[in-house]
Amino acid sequence: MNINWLNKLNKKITYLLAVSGGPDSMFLLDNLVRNEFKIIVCHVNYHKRWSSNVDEQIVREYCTNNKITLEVKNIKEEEYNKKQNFQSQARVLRYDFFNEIAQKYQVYNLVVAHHIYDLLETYIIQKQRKAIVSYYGLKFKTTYKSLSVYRPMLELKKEDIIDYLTLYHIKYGFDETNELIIYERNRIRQQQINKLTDFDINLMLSEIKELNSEQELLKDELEVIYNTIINDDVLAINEFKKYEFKLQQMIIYEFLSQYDEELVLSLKKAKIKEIVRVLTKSSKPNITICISENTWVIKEYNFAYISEKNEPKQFSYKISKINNYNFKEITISKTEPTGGEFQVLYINKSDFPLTIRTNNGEEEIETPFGTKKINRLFIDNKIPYRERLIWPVIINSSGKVVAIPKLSVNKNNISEKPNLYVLKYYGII
Ligand SMILES: Nc1ncnc2c1ncn2[C@@H]1O[C@H](COP(=O)(O)OP(=O)(O)OP(=O)(O)O)[C@@H](O)[C@H]1O
Repeated sequence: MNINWLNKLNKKITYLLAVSGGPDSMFLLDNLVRNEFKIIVCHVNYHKRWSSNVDEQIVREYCTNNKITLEVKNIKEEEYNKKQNFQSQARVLRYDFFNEIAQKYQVYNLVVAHHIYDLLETYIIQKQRKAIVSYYGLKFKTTYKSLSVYRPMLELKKEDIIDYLTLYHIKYGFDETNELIIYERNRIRQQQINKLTDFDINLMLSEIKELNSEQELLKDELEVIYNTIINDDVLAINEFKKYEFKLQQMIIYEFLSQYDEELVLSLKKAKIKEIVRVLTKSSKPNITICISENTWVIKEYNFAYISEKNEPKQFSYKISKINNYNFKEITISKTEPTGGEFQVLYINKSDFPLTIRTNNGEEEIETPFGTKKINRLFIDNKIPYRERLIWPVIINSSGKVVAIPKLSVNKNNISEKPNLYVLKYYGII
């Protein structure tokens, strides 16, 4: 067995040890004790299996015999949400407890007992789920809130662990639920991992290594270019198009993560690919891509951004008369919601009362070049989608759109104040 794994830890510092009482963590515990590491043991009793108390007893006995500090957390029935997956809840409860203990002792390094089969299982699951991953397999060091989490046993095989426990007569618990194939991990363990030969394992490990180093290179590259592509939460498509597909996927992954890290973890790779394809291939000027119940990626001409699907704020003002409508130019001041000011020309007396309200996208207006859909005018004038949703129109007494504010955007694709935009009406001009 590879005994160098212990060199990955430092004898000078104190570690919290996550010990379930199962073979892997009892192996970890015994090795650290024998080699005189400074440790504090943490155990969580989920009270979910008939053997839960037996496991706790095994950990207690070991710690008492070896004079090791032990912290135990008992999880009560009401702390579980029945509707959610038990294993992921158990994980959060466990890590939050470790985090509490870290604060109590001011010891922020935690060691867990994952071994090589855990790493391979994780990799197989990542492939099967077609999930987006920033690292394949398991990492030696990760963080959780204020904790640094170490996995020194990632090169060890289960058989070696069991041989050791047998040799030294170390008691360990048996998790009967490991035999249940209702859990994805157990199924993979039984149907795939247990059948792997050394050759298969090595092959898989080099595959993982290769994927991770590829990923690292991309990450380095990404760091350099990210700010040239994404500025103020807006992605510049022309810049984005310059890079190869894999890097584009990482850019999108990062772009979405900056917006909502949890959201991005729930996405499938196919979604990221779809976003890249739409941004680089589609010639349509405006497209929305749904990424969750409430979130969109919106492509507008040469830029893209992420937006909540919230309904835009609707508004409507009635103007029953304007004193001096004989003027060729009438100013209607308004402050909401775009903060602009209309200057409406050539509105007849009979047009009153006027209504200023948000457009519904379907309306038409008469222009010197014939009747046009307002949506078409927006598109022709490159008005960003998020602006369009609140762009006002002026409606006359018979429900016709008689004016819309100026349609133009500045070089940063921000719409200018909706000032003076007049469309010919009634043929007065
Ligand atoms: N009840 C527990 N009490 C203390 N530590 C535990 C407990 N269950 C698991 N651990 C720790 O977590 C390690 C991994 O356990 P397991 O494979 O069941 O969890 P996982 O959810 O796959 O991993 P992780 O929680 O680290 O992502 C164990 O080897 C042990 O170090």
